[in-house]
Amino acid sequence: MSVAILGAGAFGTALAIAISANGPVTLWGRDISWGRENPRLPGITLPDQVTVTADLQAATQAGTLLLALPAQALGAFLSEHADLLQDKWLVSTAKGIDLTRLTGPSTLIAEVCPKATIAVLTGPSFAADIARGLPTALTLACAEDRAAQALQQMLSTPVLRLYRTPDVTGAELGGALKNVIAIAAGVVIGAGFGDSARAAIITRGFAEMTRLATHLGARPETLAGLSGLGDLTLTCTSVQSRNFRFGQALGKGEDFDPATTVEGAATARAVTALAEKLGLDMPIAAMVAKLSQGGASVEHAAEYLMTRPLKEE
Ligand SMILES: NC(=O)C1=CN([C@@H]2O[C@H](COP(=O)(O)OP(=O)(O)OC[C@H]3O[C@@H](n4cnc5c(N)ncnc54)[C@H](O)[C@@H]3O)[C@@H](O)[C@H]2O)C=CC1
Ligand SMILES: O=C(CO)COP(=O)(O)O
Repeated sequence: MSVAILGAGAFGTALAIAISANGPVTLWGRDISWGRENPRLPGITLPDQVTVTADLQAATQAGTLLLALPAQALGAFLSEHADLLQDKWLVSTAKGIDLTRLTGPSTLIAEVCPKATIAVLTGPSFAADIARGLPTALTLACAEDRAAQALQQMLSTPVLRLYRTPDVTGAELGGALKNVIAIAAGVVIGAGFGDSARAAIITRGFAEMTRLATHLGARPETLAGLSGLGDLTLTCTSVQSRNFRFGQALGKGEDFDPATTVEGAATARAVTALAEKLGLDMPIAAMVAKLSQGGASVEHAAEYLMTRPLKEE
C-alpha cells in the first residue's frame, strides 16, 4: 500500500527518510519552500524516493497516511480535510492530548473519520536520530490485528524496528504524558535540584502516567514499554528533547523560543483538567501546567511537591 506523511516538520521529514528505505514515500507540508533539506533537520538531504508536495489532494491518494502534525493542530486539520481522509489507514504520530476535547489523537481521528483504520506510532525516537539512520525501536498500536501486522511490515526497516500492540490508549497516552514529565525533569535540572531529584521526578511521574492511563483503559505493561517508560527515559535525560529544554529554561528563569513545538505544556493543562474531572491525583502535571503558564514559581512548585502529606509509595 502506498504511504504518505502529512506534516513536514522534523518528525514527518525524518519518518519519510526512514520509510523511503522500503519504497517511494510522499511527504506533504503546508510550507515546503526549503526544497530537499528541511532546516529542522540541518545537514540531511532527502533521498530521491521521497516526493515532497504542498498538494494535499495528491498526497492523500495514498492508502496509508501518517499524521505528523502537533497534537494541538490535529483536530482542526482533521475537520478541515475530513473529505480527503475517510476510509484511509491513518497513523497518528502526535504526542499530546487535545486541550479543547481532552482526548488523544486516536479519538479525534475516530470522531472525524469513523470508517478509517486508526493506528498510533510512538516511542523513544528523536527525529534527528531517525533521519540519520540510527537504530530505533518504536511501538505501533492498532486495535485491528491484521492492519497492525500489515503496518508493522510496511513501516519497519533494518534500522527502524516496530513492536505491535492492540493497546492504542496506552501507547498514545504514554507518548503524551512523558512530555509533561520531561518538562518537570528539565525544571529540576535547570533549577539545580540535582540528579537524585530528577530520578524522583521520573519515577513519581511514571506513577502519575500509569494512574491516568490505566484509569482510561490502558494496560500497565504498555506504560512499561517503549511508548511509556522508554520514551520517558529518553526525554527526561537528553537535551535533544524540546520538552526537557523548555523545562530547563523554566528552571533557570530564562526565555524559550515560542515557535518551538513543546507538546508537554498544553498537554499538562489538558491532563490537569482531565484529572480534576476524573478525581485523580496528578500533582506533577498540575505543577507543570502552572509553571508553563507563569502561574507558579519554581520554588513554590518544589515546596508543594515535597511537603504534600506523606504516603505509601
Ligand atoms: N521531533 C521529534 O523528535 C519527535 C516528534 N514527535 C511528535 O511529532 C509531532 C510533530 O512534531 P515535530 O515534527 O517535531 O514538530 P515541528 O515543530 O518540527 O513541525 C511541526 C510541523 O507541523 C506543521 N503544522 C503545524 N500546524 C499545522 C496545520 N494546521 N496544518 C498543516 N501543518 C501544520 C508545521 O508547519 C511544521 O512543519 C509532535 O506531536 C511531536 O511530539 C514524535 C517523535 C519524535
Ligand atoms: O518525542 C520525542 C522523542 O521520543 C521528542 O521529544 P521532544 O518533543 O521533547 O523533542
